This record gives sequence, C-alpha cells and structure tokens, in this order.
Amino acid sequence: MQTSHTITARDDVDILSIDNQYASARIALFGAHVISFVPKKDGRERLWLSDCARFDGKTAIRGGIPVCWPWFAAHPDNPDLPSHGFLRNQQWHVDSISETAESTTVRLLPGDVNGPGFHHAVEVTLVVDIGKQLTVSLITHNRDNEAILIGGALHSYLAINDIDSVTIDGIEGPYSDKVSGLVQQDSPRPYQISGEVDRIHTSPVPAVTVTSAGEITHLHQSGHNSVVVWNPWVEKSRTMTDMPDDGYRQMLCVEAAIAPMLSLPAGENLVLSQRIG
Ligand SMILES: O=P(O)(O)OC[C@H]1O[C@H](O)[C@H](O)[C@@H](O)[C@@H]1O
Repeated sequence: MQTSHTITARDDVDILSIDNQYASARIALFGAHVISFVPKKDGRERLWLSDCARFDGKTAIRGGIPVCWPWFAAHPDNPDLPSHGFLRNQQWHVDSISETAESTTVRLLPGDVNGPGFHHAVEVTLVVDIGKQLTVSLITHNRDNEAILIGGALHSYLAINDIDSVTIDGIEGPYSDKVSGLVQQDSPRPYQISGEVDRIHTSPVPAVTVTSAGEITHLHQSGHNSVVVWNPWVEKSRTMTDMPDDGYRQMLCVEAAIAPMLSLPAGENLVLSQRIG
C-alpha cells in the first residue's frame, strides 16, 4: 500500500502525519498523542482537538488521545504526583513504521518509563495502526522480578456534532460518579449527557457506540477494567485555559481505562487497546 509519512513542527512539537489509502492520521511525538484520525470512507474527523491546545512540548495536549500511564487521574496514594502519570508529558520517538495491504503501523517508544512515583524495570510501547479504523495499543512489559501495579487510560476525546444530540450505547452496570462522589448502580438508559459527567464505569464492556446527529462512532476496547465517560460541561470548561468555553459541546471522552490499578506479574505483558472507527 502507498503510504506517505512526514514530520512537521507545530510550535515546539513534532507531528508525524500518515496518509494511506484508507485514512489519514496525525501523531504528536510529545506524548505519542494521536491528534487526528480521518477515515477516507466518509472524511469525518473522529478525534476532537481543542482550538486552545498547547504545543509547547511541556503541557499535555488537550484533545486527541492522551496516553495516561502508569496511573489514571490522581495517584492513589500521593495527590502531589502528576495527574494521569508522566508519559503524556514526555518526548517519544518513532521506533518503526511498517505497512500491510490493510494498514500502516507506527510503533513509538517513550524517552523514560521511570518518573516520580514509579521506578520499575518495564518496557512500554505504543502501537498506532491506521487503516479503515484506528487502533491504539499501549503495551506494558514487566521486566521486573516481581509483580507491579499498573493503571492508565487511552483518554480518547471523540469529536461529536453537538453534545445535546449524543447517545451512548453499550455501557452498562454500575459506575462511580466523581461529580457527586456517589456509586450509582445502573448506567443511564438512554445514555445522554446534559451536564458535567466524570464517571468510571466498572463493567469493562468491549464495544461502545456514540451517535451524534446521525453520525456513529464505533469503539472497541480490550485490556481495560473500566470505561470512563467525561465531559467537563460549561463551568469547568471556563476554568480550563486550554479549552474554549463552549468546547465541551463538540467533545466527549470515552476512555478505555485501567482504574483501579492492576497487578502485572513479572515477565508478563499488559495490552490496553482501543479501536475507533
Ligand atoms: O485535565 P486532565 O488532567 O487532562 O484530566 C481531564 C479529566 O480526565 C479524566 O477523564 C478524569 O476522570 C477527569 O477527572 C479529569 O478532569
């Protein structure tokens, strides 16, 4: 398959652009952060990127697919450690780009897998596969001689037509609601959004669809133990300097998460994966 790949700079961040028969995608090497995926079958951008996102090579990019690792949100024991770990705030490099008849595969490696709050012998690889669908896989290999605790998320910001028109299908079971602090026993049906949501759904469903104004985005995930749904709504958006005040209307995060953390035995791999189409 004919693939073109180029690297250009956006402010202080290098962006790898991939274009093949089936889709185009862009990956910021700061954070190994996929910021765009457009399948050619319909030309519709699947990922939301904030108009105010910072590309300064220091700040986590608002939008796309932040790679959260080795924990999700606040560290369970130390709230002073960075939210969502430290991989989204560091420079990665491209290890390889390969092709089959169906897709282009980019393998990326982080500069350093140790950081504040985490010192273990591990290997981390992000594999981004661009074809009719986008598949992002975060692979952790435990090279330590004991089990280690790993958490994280593929924190996907989906581009939607308008938040008022969104319906989410496929999510079921209980969730902990970070906005109210309560554990709810059942996911809403129909699942629509009419205010701030920050929910950890503890049933690791494999397939979710998000419909907005008749446009359907399909998600498939594996290796997760929860699905997070997040929309900051209007008040919180106003407090975020890298988010337009009305940005919440065009985005919805549906995240394949490992929250709570899992024990990864010595010598084993943990593969957290999400497919978007
Ligand atoms: O602002 P960030 O650190 O990127 O986090 C953005 C959001 O990520 C997740 O969805 C969390 O559940 C939220 O509590 C958090 O606000």
